[in-house]
Parts: sequence; structure tokens; C-alpha cells
Amino acid sequence: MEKAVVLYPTPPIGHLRAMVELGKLILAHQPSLSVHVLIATPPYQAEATAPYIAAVSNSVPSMTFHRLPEITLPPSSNVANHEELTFEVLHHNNPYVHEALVSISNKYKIKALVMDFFISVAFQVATELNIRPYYFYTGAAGSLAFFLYLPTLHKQTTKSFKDMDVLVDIPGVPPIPARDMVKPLLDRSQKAYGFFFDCSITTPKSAGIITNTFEALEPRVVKAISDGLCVPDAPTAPLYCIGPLIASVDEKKTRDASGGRVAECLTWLDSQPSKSVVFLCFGSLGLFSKEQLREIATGLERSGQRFLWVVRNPPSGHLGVAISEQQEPDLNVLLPEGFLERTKDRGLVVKSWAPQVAVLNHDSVGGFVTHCGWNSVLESVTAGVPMVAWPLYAEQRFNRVLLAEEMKIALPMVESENGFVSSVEVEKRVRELMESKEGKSIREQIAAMKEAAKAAWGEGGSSRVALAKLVESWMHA
Ligand SMILES: O=c1ccn([C@@H]2O[C@H](COP(=O)(O)OP(=O)(O)O[C@H]3O[C@H](CO)[C@@H](O)[C@H](O)[C@H]3O)[C@@H](O)[C@H]2O)c(=O)[nH]1
Repeated sequence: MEKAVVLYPTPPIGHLRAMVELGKLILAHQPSLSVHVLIATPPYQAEATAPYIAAVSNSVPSMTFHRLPEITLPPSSNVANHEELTFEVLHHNNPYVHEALVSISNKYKIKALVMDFFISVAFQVATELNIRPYYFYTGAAGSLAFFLYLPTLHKQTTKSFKDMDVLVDIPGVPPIPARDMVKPLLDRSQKAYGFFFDCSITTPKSAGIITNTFEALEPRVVKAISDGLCVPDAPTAPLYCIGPLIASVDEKKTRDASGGRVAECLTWLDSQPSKSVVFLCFGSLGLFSKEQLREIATGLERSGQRFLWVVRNPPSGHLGVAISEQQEPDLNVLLPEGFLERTKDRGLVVKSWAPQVAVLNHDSVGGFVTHCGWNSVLESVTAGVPMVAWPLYAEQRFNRVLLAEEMKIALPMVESENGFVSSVEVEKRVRELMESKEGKSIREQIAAMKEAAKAAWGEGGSSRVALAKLVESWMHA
């Protein structure tokens, strides 16, 4: 019987893409394996990932997608944020996952079910069906260490992180202020805390933890996890660091296919001096209030730097509106009067979305103001572009500490108590990044990491060896 690996990502595009890239890697390494991807259909953004899946199905025919039926949550499920919504959907998906696995195993011998870290609930399904469960963690090893250590931290106090004014010690990472912990985990009384806690308990019990990082980027914490320091009272599953996994882009295709705005942005970069432009882009969910957008505009204008800035409409509605469903922003209403005209010789504002990987790899880009989503960080590292870390949600404040203090590849953007960042801070950090000694030092460090990332995937490199070990273990089990 042909051998198969089943991948089960969570629905947000960043997670889905990372999992699909993992699938491509597995296939490149072991073309005789069959790769199946289970797609959860959430009651939001259902169509946002469809074009991506269609494109991959065409270009990688040996990867098969199985769309699970759409979930309608009962009216009683009271969700407070995207994370809780995702967990609820995944929970209700379990019977369909069971069905899909049974159906795949009629034709294939399933060697592994690789689940996104969020999917603790499907662990049980894999165990029932005698399939080896693996987890794929799409963030930094540093934040993985936090999750693995959470049950230990939980026992040390009865307080929520939001009520603690201390630095939290986690093996392998710098002391992290309690308020910088992963956002949905700040309050223990919230549902999301319990959901994540379950993931923290389940993950180390799996057959292996795969992470999208590479050893040279996070050596201290990779060692701490591998040495079992983050789960002090039980064994930790083997850790496989197989990053950086980046969705591949064909620059020519990006220019040709997307036409209009996207092409405009790359063509504009063509006309700018080498390493002179600061790129500002805030992930798939990053939105700012109108006041904050104006403050950024003022800071950028005063900084005198060249910039390429992705601007979206401010948030609206209970859980905000997904980017794909957003109206085009009206820049004349959102930005200060005359801003576009005054900065037209050195700045370009792009509406809603930019081809980030192509932009970061353009020679004119010399800095990146990012929300610290892990895919964005890895894209910046592989392009060798130094960052200003402006976290917004999820584990991004935690990442800011890792980027600024441990890896030394970003300058921190510092917000006030209520999360607002002043134009003075924007101006200062952007200048610092592009002109100061500190900026130069992180530029050098990220250039070294760019080379280390290449080496990790070169002959005998750490990520290449880790992937080979993982796949071999499936082939011979
Ligand atoms: O205008 C845009 C905006 C985003 N992107 C791409 O979208 C992806 C965004 O991914 P990421 O930077 O990881 O941000 P999120 O989508 O916010 O990712 C979620 O998932 C990550 C991985 O687990 C976490 O690190 C983040 O905190 C969490 O918010 C990246 O590949 C970007 O290149 C674009 O191409 N153009």
C-alpha cells in the first residue's frame, strides 16, 4: 500500500501556507509519499484561501486537498476573538477529520498526521485510529518554549499574566514582561486560555514537534526545548527545526499576474535607490484606528525617509472584518490633508495588500516595520532586511522581545500604556533603523542570519538534516 502523510492546518492563510510549504518540502525529499491536506471550512473568510488552494492543486498535483464540511457554530458558542472562533470550529470538525482519515486509509497507509499546534482536539482522533500524531508549530521556537512551559507557570501562581507586573522566566529565552505574553492567554478566565492550555499539554506527548525556525536563529531555546527543560516533569517529543519555510514567489509572475497596484508597487521600487526604502506592513489581520494611521503618516513625513506603506481601513464589527472582505480604504479621508502630495517623491501608499516577499527581496528595500508575525519575520530574515518590531496581536509582543533582545535583528517600537504609538516614536525608530549605529548593528546581524538561513538548507545544513530524519522515520516505521 502506498504511504501517506496527512497535514491538518488551521484555516488562517499564514498557517495554511506554512503547512502547504511543509507538504512541498516533504514531497521534494520523498516523492514516493502521498501528501493529503485537510482543509477546515470556517464560518468566516471561507473563500479567502480558495484561490491559493486552487493554485497549489494545479502546480503540485501530488498534493491532495480534502475540504471538510462547513461548520455552523451553535448560537450558544460565545466567542470573544479569532482564536476562540478557530478553536470552536476545530472542535466541531473532529468527526469529519475521523471520517476523512478513515477514507484516506482505505487506499493508503497513513504514516503521520501532522496537525497545526492549535489542533489539540484531533490528537485523540489520531490515537483512536492508531496514527502517529505530530505537531507543526508555525511560530518561533521561543514562543513554543512558552507554550510548553505554560503548565509549569500556571502552577506557580493563581494570577493572570495581565495582573502581574513581573518578568517571567522561561528556559532558553530572555525574561519576558508578563504583559507581553501571548495575547489570548493574558486572562486565565477566558476560554482561549483553556484551549491553549490543552495544546500545551498535548504537544509534548506527540510523536514529534516540527517548527518553522532554524537552529542558528534560536540556538539557546532550541537546546532548552531539546534538553527537556520546558517540560520539566515529563518527556518532550523530539523537536525538528526545519525552517525557514517561506512561500516561494516568482517575481516575474507577481508583476505580470497581479497587474495594477501590485505591479505599481514593484515598479515604484525599481525607481528608488538601493536599500533606501522602509516598508511598513502588518500581516493578514493588522488594522489601525484612523488616529493611529495619522500618527504614522506624521512620523513618516518627519523622518524624511523613503517609504512603502500598506494602509487598510480601521477595524469594524465584533471580530473586525477580514482583509479580503474589506472595502478599499479612502486614503484622502484616512491620512492627514496634503500628506500624499507632500511625500509623493519619496513615498508610496498601497491600499490593503502588497506582495510582501517580492517587496522585501527588492534591492531598494532597506528596512521593514512589521507586526512581528512569524512568517513576516522569517521573510525579512531570508531577505536580510532589518526590522522595527511593532507587535499588534497573538504572540507578537513576545516576538518583539525575542527579536530585539535575543536575536538582535530588530529595534523595538515602544507604545504607550494604551497601546498608542506616537508620531515622535515612529519618526525616531524609522530614522534609527535607517541611519544610526544601532540600525547598522542589526543590519549586520540580519545579514549574518540570512547566510545562516541559506546554510541551514544547504548540504548537511541543520534544517535539511532534521527534515531527512523526520521523513526517514516515517518511511521505516
Ligand atoms: O500586505 C500583505 C500582508 C501580508 N502578506 C503575507 O501574509 C503573511 C502574514 O503572515 P504573518 O507575518 O505570520 O502574520 P499573520 O498572518 O498575522 O500570522 C499569524 O500566524 C503567525 C504564525 O503562527 C503568527 O506568528 C502571527 O502572530 C499570527 O498573527 C506573510 O507571509 C506575508 O508575506 C502579504 O503578502 N501582503
